[in-house]
Order: sequence, then structure tokens, then C-alpha cells
Amino acid sequence: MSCYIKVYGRVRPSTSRNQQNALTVVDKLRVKVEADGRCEKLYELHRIFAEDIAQEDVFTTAAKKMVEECTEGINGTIFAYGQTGSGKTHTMLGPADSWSDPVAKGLIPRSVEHLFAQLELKAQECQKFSFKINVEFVELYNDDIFDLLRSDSNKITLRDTGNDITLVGAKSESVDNSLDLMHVVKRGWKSRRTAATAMNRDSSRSHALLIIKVCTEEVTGSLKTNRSSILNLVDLAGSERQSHTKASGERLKEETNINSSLTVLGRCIRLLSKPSTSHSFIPYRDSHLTHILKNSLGGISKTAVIVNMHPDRSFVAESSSTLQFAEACTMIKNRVLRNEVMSGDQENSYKKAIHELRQEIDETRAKAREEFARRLEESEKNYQQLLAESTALKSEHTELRFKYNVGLYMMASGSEKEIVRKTIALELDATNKRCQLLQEQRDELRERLQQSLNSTIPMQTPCGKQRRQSSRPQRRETVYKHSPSRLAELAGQDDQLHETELRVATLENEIQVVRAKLEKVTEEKFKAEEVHADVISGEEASGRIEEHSRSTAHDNQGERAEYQLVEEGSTREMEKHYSFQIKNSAEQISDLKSRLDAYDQEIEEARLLRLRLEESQNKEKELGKMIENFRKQHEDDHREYREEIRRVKANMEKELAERQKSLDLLQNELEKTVRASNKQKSEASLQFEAKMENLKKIILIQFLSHMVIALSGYPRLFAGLHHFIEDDGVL
Ligand SMILES: Nc1ncnc2c1ncn2[C@@H]1O[C@H](COP(=O)(O)OP(=O)(O)OP(=O)(O)O)[C@@H](O)[C@H]1O
Repeated sequence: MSCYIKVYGRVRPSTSRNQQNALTVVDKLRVKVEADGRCEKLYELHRIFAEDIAQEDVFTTAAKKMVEECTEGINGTIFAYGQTGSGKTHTMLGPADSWSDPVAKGLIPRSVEHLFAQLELKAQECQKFSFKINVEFVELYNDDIFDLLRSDSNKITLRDTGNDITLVGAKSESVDNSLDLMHVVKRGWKSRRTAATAMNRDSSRSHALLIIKVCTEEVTGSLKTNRSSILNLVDLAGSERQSHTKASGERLKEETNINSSLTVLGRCIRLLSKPSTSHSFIPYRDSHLTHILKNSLGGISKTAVIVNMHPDRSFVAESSSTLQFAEACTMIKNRVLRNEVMSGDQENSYKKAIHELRQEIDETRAKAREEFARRLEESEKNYQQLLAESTALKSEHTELRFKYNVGLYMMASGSEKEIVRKTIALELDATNKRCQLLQEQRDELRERLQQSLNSTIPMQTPCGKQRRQSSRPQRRETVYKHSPSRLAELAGQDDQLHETELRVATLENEIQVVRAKLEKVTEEKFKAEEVHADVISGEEASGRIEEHSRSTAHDNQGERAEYQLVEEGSTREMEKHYSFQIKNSAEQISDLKSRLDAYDQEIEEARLLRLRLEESQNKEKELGKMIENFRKQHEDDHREYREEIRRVKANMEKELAERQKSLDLLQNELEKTVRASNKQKSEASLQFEAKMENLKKIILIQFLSHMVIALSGYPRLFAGLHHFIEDDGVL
């Protein structure tokens, strides 16, 4: 497994109130460096700790996980880097004499405590778990390594065996608990070289390395697992500028050495951070510091770097160079190895592995079942939700229908809305029919009226004629429907119309009678004229005829005058009578016309009602469609859910099958191993038996040869023995 070095930045609080800060923590990942407000640069690290960050947070972010992994056989290194006085010791150990302060204590005391807490936890969880902690504490002063746990000033040398760098001559102390370890740290710290400088009253003049070696043993059944790891906690000395520290003499020499070792560290980091030079030579051996940290920089360890910075503007150059160092560190990748050795009975370990795999399969199955149940529940919930939504829509639809029915109810006053709803179709049909009937009746009435009018034309006054001619054009034929109440009203009007119709019919009869009378009178008149003409045209006695004619003419004149008078009188009377009748008829016609208008109005209203009804029906249809769509969508969703569940189930079954397959493979392997070991055993026992047989023979031969030698002095006994051997076939 490979992973990048984790790099964290920490900005300490400013020391001077007058100075403006050159560093601004932008957010949790970025810090901005500003020089005289001119150029500014943003640096992004894995985390930036602002001035007010708590020590606990620094530990949790930068070290906690690494400490935990140390108990699993993974090496870890944490080191603090930065200019002098930037807070490296504050970060690693905490303020002086506050290492046991729960708030102020630094990363080393917290790591030590957490390490032991973790080991204790493992001991509780595992039946057979033991651990061994050894600690070494050294300092690199003027590029020499000194043991901080020994009072003599013996120098320590480095042994590099490739993967391991060991400190030859360093005292390794075994500790059982965190208190003991911290006691060792305190003891060693007292020996560390510090001095007051212009920058720091208690400036570290050396790089301090606390090396905690963790070894654990875990026994499960007949399987023994040994793990080992090293946790390096490093407090580097700070880079210094002579202009700031104003060092001289011994301090200047220290300063030069510190700076040169840090320069080598920087160079190694720069080379490691370039991907092109990943396989080229890295000058670890140029300084003890880089040599010791070889495994932590591009090696087989998990590494975290905490770069400490001073926020003041006067240290802006140092802060920039520290951040550049940090940025280079973020590009270095380490290869992390787990130092773990498993031993014990192989067969048992296989069995255990099989058992564990079975357990894992069971767990996976249980998880799959849980997941399946959860998804099923989820889909059920969704289904319920959709159902609820569908019900809501239905109720909305019902509500709309209700409103529509209320509307109908209001229109069909007097009827019950439920009845109206149920009988609406029948009513509509009936209304249609009645409307049709009414229209037919109306048409018939119109026709008869027209006939009546036609028959009275010769007797009409010009004014009546004009009125008739100016009557409205015939309306278009439309089939309308009425509401029941309107139909009741119309029925009343229908009766009236019928009555009028009867009256018109009576009138027509009367007209017929009058006409007949008129015809009779006219006929009589014509007859009289004919008779008169016959008398006048006789040839006999023309005088007489003349006389008779004169007298007859006189008589006829009187008769004719009389007749004319009668005729004139009756015609006037008749005219008077007919004009009265015509007047009456005209009045009735106008009345009928106004009624017809009213009918038309009613029919118009019925048409509007019908339109509204159609609208409502359309709405109902739309709602029906919406519900249908919704139901379809719901079914689709449900199908999708089922599909997904089936997919998940299939995947899980596939996974289970794969696991089962690997289990079978393991079982086969185990059987093979058992068979091989049995074969070996039987071969070994056969060999052993053969060897034993040979040994027995050799012993017997030796015994017999001794006997031969011993009995050579007794020939008879020897001969007997010889016989015995030959007879028994011993040799
Ligand atoms: N984050 C902080 N909060 C409060 N005080 C701090 C912080 N960082 C540093 N200090 C204080 O600043 C002073 C110098 O800090 P420290 O000794 O840790 O610096 P250093 O980087 O180790 O310096 P040197 O390299 O010279 O040893 C100390 O008094 C310390 O308590």
C-alpha cells in the first residue's frame, strides 16, 4: 500500500502586537502569505491549524490514527519542522512543565497515552494478547548522535541494513505503561541541549528523536501473529538566521550545523517530491538526520509533518521557505508495509481461515438479507406513499366531481344532488327528447300560423302585411337540452302554446265558415245575374219585352239596388268583423312571437347549460386520464424497484457463490495438504520401520559378532550357536 506524506501547517500566536501578520489562515486547508501587501501566495496543505487551535485537535488530526496503526504493525513517523521559536516543541511536547496538563500537553504525551490505551483495549478484546514496548531517546547535536537516556557521552553509530536503520549503542528501555514512558521522556529531555537565544529563551540546539518500538503477539487458536512497528516522534531544531539570532561562538557553530542538516533534509525532500527522480540517488547519508529518517521519507512508513510558522511580518521569508518545504513534502509517496508474522499449525490456521471465511459469508448473507429487507421496506414505503398520493388525487377528483354535482344541484333546484348525479344521464336523454318534441311542436305551430296568415292575406291591412314581412328570418335548427326545472316551466308554456294553437284553429274554422258564407253570397249573385241576362236576351215581344223590360228593369233596378244594398251592408259588416278578427289574430301572432322569443331564450340557456355539462365531462375525462397516467407511473416505479431489488439480490448471490467457490478451493487445498501430509507421514513411518528393522539387524549382528568373539574359546558352544543361527535364519 502506498500513501502520501501528510503535511499539516500550524501558525503560532503573534509575539508582537504592533506588527501586522504576514500569514492569514484562509480556511482549514489554505494559508496566505503576504509580503508588504505586494505579492501574496496561497499554500494548500492537508490541514492548517490556526493560532487558536487546541492541542487535542492537533493530536486527533495528525497523530491519533497513526498511533493506532502502530499497534497493527505499521511504522509511523511524526516530525515538527519550522524556524526557531515557531512552536515545534510546543506542538510535540507542550509548554514546559505542562506535559501532564490535560489541555496544554502536546502530541508526544497524548500519543504515548493513546498507544497504551489502544494496547490495553486489544488485550481485553483478544484472549491471548501481549505486548512489549521499548523506547530509545537520542539527539543529533552538531551532526553527532547522543543518547539522552545515558549519562555518559558515548556517541552512537548508525547501522543501515536496507529496510532497518538501527542505532548501535543506544539504550533501549522497556516500559509497561504510559507513565513509565513519559518518565523516560522527561529524564531524557533533561539531557537535551537547549539554550537561550535572541529568538527563544529555551531554544533546542539539537534534533530530538523519541523512538518507540512496539511488539505485539496475538494468539488465536493455534495461530500466532507477531507484529512489530516503530513510532518515531521527532522534534527538530529550528532553522535560524544569524541576523535574527545574533549568535556567535558556540551558538553560531550549533546554528551552522542545524542549518546544514536541515538543508540536507530539504534537498532530500525536494528530490523525493519530483516524480522524475523517484529512482535516482537520494543523499540520505549526507546527514545523520536524513539517514535516520530514511524510512520515513519515501520509505516504508507512514509519515506526518507538522510545519510550524511564525505569523509576524518580520519572519515572512522563513514562513515562505517553511511552506515551500511543506508543499514539497506533500508530493512524497511512501510504501507502507505491515510488519506481521504468522506462525502455528498450518492445518489449524487453514481451518481457522475457513471458519473465518464462513463467518464472513454468514455475515455477508445476513447483511444482504438486512439490505434486502431494508430495500423492500423502502419500496413498500414508496408504494404506500404513491398509494397515498393516488388516494389524494382520487379524493381531489371526487371533490371536483362533488363541486360539479353541487353546480348541477344548484341548477336542478329541488332535486337531491345524489339523485341528480345518478339520473343525470337519463335526464339529459329525456331533456333532449322533450326539446326535440318542443321544437317539432313549435315548427308545426309556425307552419300552421303561416298557413293561417296566408289564408288571411287578402283581408290583411298593409300595415299587417308589412309586420308579417318584417318578421325575423327563420332560426337555425339546434337541438338543445333543458334542466328539469326549466322543462317544467316549458311544459307550462307548452300548454299555453297548445291553448293558443286551439284558438288559432278555432279562428281558422271561423275564417273557413266566413269564407264559405262569402262564396255562397257570391254564387247567388252570379245566379241572379245569369237569370237577368236570360230575360234580357228573349226575341219575343220586344215592345213588351221593352216595356216589360222597362218595368222589369224598373223592378230589377229596385231589386238590384236592394240586393246591392244588402250585399254592401253584409260586406261592410263582414269586413268589420274580419278586420276585428285579423286584429285579434295579429295580436295573438305577436303574443306567439314573443313566446317564441322566450322559447328561444330558454333554448339558448339550455345550450349554455349543455356546454357547461360537456366541460365538466371533459374535466372528468382529463382527471381520469391523469389518474390512469399516475397509476401507470406508479406501476413503472414499482417495477423498477422490484428490478433493482432483484439486481441487488443477484449480485449478492453472485458474491456469495464466488465466496463459496473460494471456500471450496481452500477446502480442496486443505484436503490436498492433509493428503500430502498423511502420505508424508506414512512414508516417514515406513522409512522409520525400515530403519528400525535395519538397526535391529545391525544390533543383532553386532551382538552375535561379540558373542562369536566371546565364545571363540568354547568351540562346542560356538558350533551350537552357529546351528541355532542357521536354523532360525537370523542372518
Ligand atoms: N501555538 C502556540 N501557542 C502558545 N504558545 C506558543 C505556541 N507556539 C509556541 N509558543 C510559545 O513560543 C515559545 C517558543 O516555542 P517553542 O520552544 O515551541 O519553539 P520551537 O520552534 O521549538 O523553537 P526552537 O526551534 O528554538 O526550539 C514558547 O514559549 C512556546 O510556549
